[in-house]
Amino acid sequence: MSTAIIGAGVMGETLLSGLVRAGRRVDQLMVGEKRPERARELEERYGVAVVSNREATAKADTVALVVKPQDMGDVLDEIAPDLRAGQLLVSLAAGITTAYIESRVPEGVAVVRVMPNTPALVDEGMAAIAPGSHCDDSHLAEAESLLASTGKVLRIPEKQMDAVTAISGSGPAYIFFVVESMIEAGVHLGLPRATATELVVQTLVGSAAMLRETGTHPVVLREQVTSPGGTTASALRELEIHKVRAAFLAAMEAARNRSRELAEGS
Ligand SMILES: NC(=O)C1=CN([C@@H]2O[C@H](COP(=O)(O)OP(=O)(O)OC[C@H]3O[C@@H](n4cnc5c(N)ncnc54)[C@H](OP(=O)(O)O)[C@@H]3O)[C@@H](O)[C@H]2O)C=CC1
Ligand SMILES: O=C(O)[C@@H]1CCC=N1
Repeated sequence: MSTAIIGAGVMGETLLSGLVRAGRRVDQLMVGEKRPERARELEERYGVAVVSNREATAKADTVALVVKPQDMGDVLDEIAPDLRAGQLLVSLAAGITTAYIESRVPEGVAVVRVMPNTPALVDEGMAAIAPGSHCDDSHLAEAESLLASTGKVLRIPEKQMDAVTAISGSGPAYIFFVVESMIEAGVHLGLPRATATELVVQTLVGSAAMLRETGTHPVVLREQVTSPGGTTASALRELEIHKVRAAFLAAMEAARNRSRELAEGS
């Protein structure tokens, strides 16, 4: 099965590199990319053919759209003449609905909406997938296998996609923000930057492994760290005073709302 990736920016290259690592034959992969220097870079790095969007669409069994939501309308108009019924079109764009895509492509093209995230770059991605109206199980399974090469995949109803975008799609950025803040705090407390970075990164990796491997609720894990009258309780009180929990809720509502706006084309 040949796969074309249209839009080889951060997420498109993440998908491409994952497919290559997973052992997909490079002669079964194509990239649609309009900038010549970027095309050369991808050809050199992966040995993959970089062709026009129309050629990629005409030749591939599966087309993955990884352009910005704002560019989606133009790209769909460009490739629509080359799409055919039964072909699989996978969109990784935030906000863009399967109904919108289906309204711009020939009848019978199977559309799957995906929300991936960047940890796919290290095969620890979290992707959610939702079928459009012309999808059968084989289409969904093919989309699942594309994403499974770089991490976990969850099948969800499309109505959950904006919330998923806010949680796991944008999620790595919130975690990096917390890490960055903790490193700065360490430096403020007098630690060398390299020491602070090593402490924070390993603390994050260890905490994530505990969550995954023990399956214990995060509240219980937090309570285990919080000795009565100790340091952690003092720190957590400050986080509550500064309304960090409320800030996370507001942030993720804003991301969910932005995903809905992108669907409206703004
Ligand atoms: N980054 C992330 O963490 C995630 C991103 N996504 C989704 O992935 C999509 C891409 O995001 P991201 O990778 O961050 O953005 P980028 O800007 O890095 O990538 C978009 C790419 O699309 C290219 N492009 C634009 N127009 C065309 C066209 N007509 N034909 C071919 N290529 C084109 C751009 O090229 P040029 O630069 O030359 O314009 C660029 O390389 C978005 O829809 C986003 O919602 C989803 C989940 C996570
Ligand atoms: O910020 C964005 O819009 C994209 C979608 C999810 C993560 N990055």
